[in-house]
Amino acid sequence: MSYSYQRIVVKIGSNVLTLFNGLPDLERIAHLVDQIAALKKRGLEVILISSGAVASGRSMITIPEKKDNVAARQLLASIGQIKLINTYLSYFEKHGILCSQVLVTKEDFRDRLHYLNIKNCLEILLKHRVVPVINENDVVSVTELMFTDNDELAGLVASMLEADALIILSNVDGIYTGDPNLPGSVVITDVRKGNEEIQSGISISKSSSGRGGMVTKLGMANKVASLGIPVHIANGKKDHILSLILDKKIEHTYFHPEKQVSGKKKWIAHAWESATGSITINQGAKEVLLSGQARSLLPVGITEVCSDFKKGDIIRIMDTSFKLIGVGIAEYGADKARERTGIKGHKALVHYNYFYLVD
Ligand SMILES: Nc1ncnc2c1ncn2[C@@H]1O[C@H](COP(=O)(O)OP(=O)(O)O)[C@@H](O)[C@H]1O
Ligand SMILES: N[C@@H](CCC(=O)OP(=O)(O)O)C(=O)O
Repeated sequence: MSYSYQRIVVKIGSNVLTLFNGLPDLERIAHLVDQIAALKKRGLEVILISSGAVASGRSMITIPEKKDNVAARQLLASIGQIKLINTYLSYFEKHGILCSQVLVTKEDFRDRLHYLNIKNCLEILLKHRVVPVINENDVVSVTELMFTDNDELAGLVASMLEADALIILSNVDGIYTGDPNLPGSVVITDVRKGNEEIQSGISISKSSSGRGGMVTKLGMANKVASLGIPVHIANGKKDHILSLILDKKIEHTYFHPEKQVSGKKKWIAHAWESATGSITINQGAKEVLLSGQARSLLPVGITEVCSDFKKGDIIRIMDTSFKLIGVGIAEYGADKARERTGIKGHKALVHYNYFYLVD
């Protein structure tokens, strides 16, 4: 039996789209587009996260700078992205499908308003049967504005669009028990919450053109699965990989989804690192939040409002030793929270539905 997904996010890594010599693998790109077109015929909505701008640029110009140099990356991506998107455009056109270019930075996901702007943009594209081709805007994404890599971006988009699944295509068959090049290593096919064994197998190595490596794929996949979205990691170099995954006919790594959470909670899970406000809470409040029960954070449990925030901001919730417990959306601002600190009978500062436990 096949997976009955309606909306999927597919992320394709640089190395899937490039040949050993660094030149774009046009046959592979054409074949991936054919597969996406076939899925659209089956009635699926597909959102594509495509790396490959830097790799494409590298095939067009020779520069003396080191590959991690910021200016070099900007130059290569600026040249390469236009080539990449033109390649997609011409291949999708052959199927009578429109594709679009969406370039984003981490900043576009930080506050709720920007986040909803992007979400609305992607929804309108999907409504008009367009395949969004999303990449990080490497030309303006520098240092702290950068995603760890496109796997992080793919996780964000899958959560934002409440996708039925996220498929990560790399140049390996999935996550292996050890270095994929060593003879004893095998693909881990099923990952469930609390699977510790998987972490130890992952080495820090990555492919020649990749950015984050398998470590970020694992972290992102765990997070996305914890928000209720299944994640597949498979080999994009294999022919017909997308239908083989969907029809359960190929071995790869599958992350089982946990219970679905609300759209707002999905946003908090991805955006909390940019939270500004923070509070500390006492032991009783900490136990309540960690109990797993649907209990909100009342101001009686607050011990200190450490930094300012407004109603609607994401705040960090720490214990009295400043250890982070979780994050949540503030129902009112820091001034009111200070007035109510340690006092009974006031409305919750963070509602249970808008609280996210940080591991
Ligand atoms: N345990 C592991 N299982 C699979 N791949 C691993 C593992 N440890 C390290 N890797 C490396 O991670 C690479 C994939 O990550 P990355 O280079 O970022 O790919 P992509 O460009 O597809 O994002 C593989 O080519 C492999 O060399
Ligand atoms: N945005 C960059 C890709 C960065 C990245 O995450 O690459 P990869 O690890 O191959 O998915 C580009 O288009 O070259």
